[in-house]
Amino acid sequence: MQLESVTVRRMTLPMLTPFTTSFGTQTHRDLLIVEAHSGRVTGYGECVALAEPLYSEETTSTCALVIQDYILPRLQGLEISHPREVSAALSPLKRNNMAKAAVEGAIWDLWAKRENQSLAQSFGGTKDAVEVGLSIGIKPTDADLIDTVGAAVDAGYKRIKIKIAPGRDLQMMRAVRAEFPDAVLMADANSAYTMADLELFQALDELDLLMVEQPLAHDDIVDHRHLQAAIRTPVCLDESIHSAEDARQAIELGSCRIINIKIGRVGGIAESLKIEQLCRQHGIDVWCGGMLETGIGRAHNVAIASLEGFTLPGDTAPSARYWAEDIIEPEVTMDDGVVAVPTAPGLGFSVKQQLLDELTVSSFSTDWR
Ligand SMILES: O=C(O)CCC(=O)C1=CC=C[C@@H](O)[C@@H]1C(=O)O
Ligand SMILES: [Mg+2]
Repeated sequence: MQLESVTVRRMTLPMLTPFTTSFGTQTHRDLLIVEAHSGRVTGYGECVALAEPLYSEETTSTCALVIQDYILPRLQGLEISHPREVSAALSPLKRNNMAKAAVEGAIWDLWAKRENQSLAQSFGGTKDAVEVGLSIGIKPTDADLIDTVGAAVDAGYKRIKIKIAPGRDLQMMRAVRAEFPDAVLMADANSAYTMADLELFQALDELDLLMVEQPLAHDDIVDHRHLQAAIRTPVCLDESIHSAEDARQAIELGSCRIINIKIGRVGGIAESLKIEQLCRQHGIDVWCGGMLETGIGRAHNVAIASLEGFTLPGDTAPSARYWAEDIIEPEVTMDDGVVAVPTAPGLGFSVKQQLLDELTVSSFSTDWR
């Protein structure tokens, strides 16, 4: 197939509740939706970069520029027999993974729809449903956090992820564990610590956490090796892993026992599949991380989480966790802690085109017909 046109929409959605991590607070998502058209079929992808370069070096603005000026020109006229070919075509472009992933994801959805396959089927997903975890931002007080964890446990989430930061860590986690002795808990530090905090992580060992996510620098693999060797709690890498090669090095060094795959962070579905296979071969647990996506990105995440190697609950919370109204229908919903994997072609959800139009702040299109 050849792409006939691509539309990139920039939109801003207010989040239902602010989301605070060790590097800042999100109250809105300023994001891009990519529509890839061929014949009468449209595929959708979502660019998960934040508005500011706080999680990685990419931002919504840099992704818009890279997609328009560098990615799309390389796809004009390209005969695509399988969406795996897109990442190869874009490989000369260094990094800019979230920009690449947004376009590759739209093409993968387009191809699956034309093949009359669900997105999950198109890359070998086998699960009918995926287990859902909840990611809770840093709350003003421990009491607020305990209330939020209690509501999450009552709602049936299979795993509760709690953001930590210097000053809001050991005592806070001890209070949560005391209140919820049997809950599956994990901590996400978003790179807020260094090896000087080793004693803190050794103390966290007493809390029987499922993992501690990205404790050290966002671009580190070596120090994580030394930390993992010194603590019982499994280290999970998020920001440090940008490719299958990063994953190989982290596994070879013993820098982690768990990897959080985010399709956008690693450059797309094809790279995600490589990492999932590598982790499966080396006994590394994997789960699908979230980037506060709309239903389009969420649908991609649910599909990738249906792969066998995704062994732990992912950040694939229902639409209603983040949005007053999602841009897909039906919305992503959770039942007894799981989200069903759609079997309809492509994403398996319809996109609310009128709402998309209303929310679009700016857009650009290429027409190659
Ligand atoms: O999307 C979700 O449900 C979880 C989002 C989440 O935890 C994160 C989103 C974006 C950056 C980080 O703050 C954080 C993460 O590190 O996973
Ligand atoms: Mg994380």
